[in-house]
Amino acid sequence: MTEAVLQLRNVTKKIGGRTIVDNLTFDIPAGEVFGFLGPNGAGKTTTIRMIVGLISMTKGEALIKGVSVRNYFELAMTHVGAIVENPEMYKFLTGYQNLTHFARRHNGITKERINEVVAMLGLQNRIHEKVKRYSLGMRQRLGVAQAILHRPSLLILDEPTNGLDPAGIRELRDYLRKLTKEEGISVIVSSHLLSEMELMCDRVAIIQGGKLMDIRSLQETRDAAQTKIIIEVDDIPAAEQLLASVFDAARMNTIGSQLELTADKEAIPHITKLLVNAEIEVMGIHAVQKSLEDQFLEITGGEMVV
Ligand SMILES: Nc1ncnc2c1ncn2[C@@H]1O[C@H](COP(=O)(O)OP(=O)(O)OP(=O)(O)O)[C@@H](O)[C@H]1O
Repeated sequence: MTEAVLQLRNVTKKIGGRTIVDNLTFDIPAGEVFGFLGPNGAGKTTTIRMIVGLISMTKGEALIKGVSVRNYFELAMTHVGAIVENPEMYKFLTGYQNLTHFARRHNGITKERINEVVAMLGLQNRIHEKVKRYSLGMRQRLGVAQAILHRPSLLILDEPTNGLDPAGIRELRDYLRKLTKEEGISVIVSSHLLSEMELMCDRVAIIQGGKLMDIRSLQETRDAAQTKIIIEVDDIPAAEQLLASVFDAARMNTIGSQLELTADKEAIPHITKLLVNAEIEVMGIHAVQKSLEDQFLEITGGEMVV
């Protein structure tokens, strides 16, 4: 197995006796877009600030490509590109001038590398314009370009979708995908909006009150989304009794004049036949998918902005 790009081990932050980040432990492999998802005040920014060394950890360890942030800070940071606060940018310079300026902070960034990064983020047509004329989405992309000039293994973006419209968010998602593919980079993004994380991430860590509640692969969560079958009949008790002899009663629920059954959509013809044969009149029968939101709300006990 390849070594994780980021390893967090019991990362904890206490401020004034209050635990703000509580024992976070997880790994992020190469090439993954990973989300920190949690309500405002959950501890996302504090965690990111510890990973990039802007604040110290009270306890625990963060390893970037196996290098300890605490013990070998500068070496660990050579593997990181981050936008934690607003990206530092000179509005009266062009995008290109900004990039050449930041390239001087690192050794060995060639003109070819700058051009490569410009193309990767789709900025080539506007790169010689002043940044003050850029849209928020373009500034965001220039910030990402700046952050990856030195070929980091880990890109960290704190709340990158703030202020972006849906088209801007999709654009950002596409560029991040491209970076994971073409540069093999791993990306961490934070957000309090599941709908945005759903667009961008492979996996999300759900953080609440500084604690890791769960880590979910979004694809697996989607695949595992259970189907509920909603049945409307003229005689609920009779239908309940009949279906309980075929389906597990624990998976059945009566809500008002409807019967709810957790089962595959494919069971619908079978259920219909059973009901009709028993002379129970079927007014309606349809399947609904348990949404991602429903599943996440179950994990957080309802406290999640979707
Ligand atoms: N320096 C500090 N002193 C005291 N409390 C702090 C400090 N920094 C953060 N906190 C508190 O820690 C908690 C977590 O804050 P943090 O900014 O990490 O949350 P977040 O998940 O990033 O939320 P948001 O989406 O609002 O930025 C909050 O309750 C915040 O008030």
